[in-house]
Amino acid sequence: MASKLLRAVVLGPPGSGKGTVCQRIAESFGLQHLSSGHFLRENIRAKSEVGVLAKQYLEQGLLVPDHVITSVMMMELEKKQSQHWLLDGFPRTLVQAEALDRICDLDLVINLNIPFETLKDRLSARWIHPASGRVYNMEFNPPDVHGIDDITGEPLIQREDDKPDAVAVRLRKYKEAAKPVIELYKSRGVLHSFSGTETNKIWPYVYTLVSSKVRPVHSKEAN
Ligand SMILES: Nc1nc2c(ncn2[C@@H]2O[C@H](COP(=O)(O)OP(=O)(O)O)[C@@H](O)[C@H]2O)c(=O)[nH]1
Ligand SMILES: Nc1ncnc2c1ncn2[C@@H]1O[C@H](COP(=O)(O)OP(=O)(O)O)[C@@H](O)[C@H]1O
Repeated sequence: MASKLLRAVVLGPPGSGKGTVCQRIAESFGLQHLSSGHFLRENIRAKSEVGVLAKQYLEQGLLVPDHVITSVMMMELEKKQSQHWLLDGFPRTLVQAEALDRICDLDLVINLNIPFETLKDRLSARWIHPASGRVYNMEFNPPDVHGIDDITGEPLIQREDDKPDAVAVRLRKYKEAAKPVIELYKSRGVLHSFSGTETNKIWPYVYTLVSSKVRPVHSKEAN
């Protein structure tokens, strides 16, 4: 078992289950889950300079400029230098992948391949707790009480960019931006792709793959 710190990325279109899979990996292997979308939404809530700039892009389902998200992520990664980490939603373009290259060598890239129709259905049923980034789905993992976060009791919201018009733009944009990133990681031999319509069926394969790199926190596989 390698003792070096794990540097991993999860790629996939909106709704492919990146957040869900990252959450499970983080819990099972005790590593840091860093979501670019969550950092941006936190900045928007806090009305920070980055947040004010990013808001218009998120609302329209567009990618925020590379230099903006790259500087946000580099700052977060600097704080986590001594921990295993897993990136969710970054890099999304070749320029971002090149920026990441300058600070680390990736050990593992997990690519989630989920059919378009499945993505649309999942996103229309996604609800989030904005403060924590906890994600629910009215069919897959509903909250105990409709519209309420299980942990804090606070209200859940639907993301503006999960509305059908923004979803269509996001899915289209994802394909063109992600293609060269996927090709880059494939050519390096670090890309592992998983296809299917159910996270629970993909998860055991992802778990086995990550186990080959980091020791699980618990001895038994978490579901
Ligand atoms: N029906 C269904 N929903 C899922 C499945 N996996 C994840 N979800 C839900 O689909 C939505 C998108 O998943 P998420 O992890 O947020 O995807 P991301 O946009 O790639 O980070 C969320 O509401 C999840 O709870 C699944 O296998 N089936
Ligand atoms: N790496 C990134 N580059 C550019 N924009 C980003 C990046 N990560 C997140 N965003 C912005 O935040 C939005 C939400 O991202 P995210 O939470 O990862 O959602 P999803 O996984 O559903 O696409 C994106 O549509 C985009 O506007």
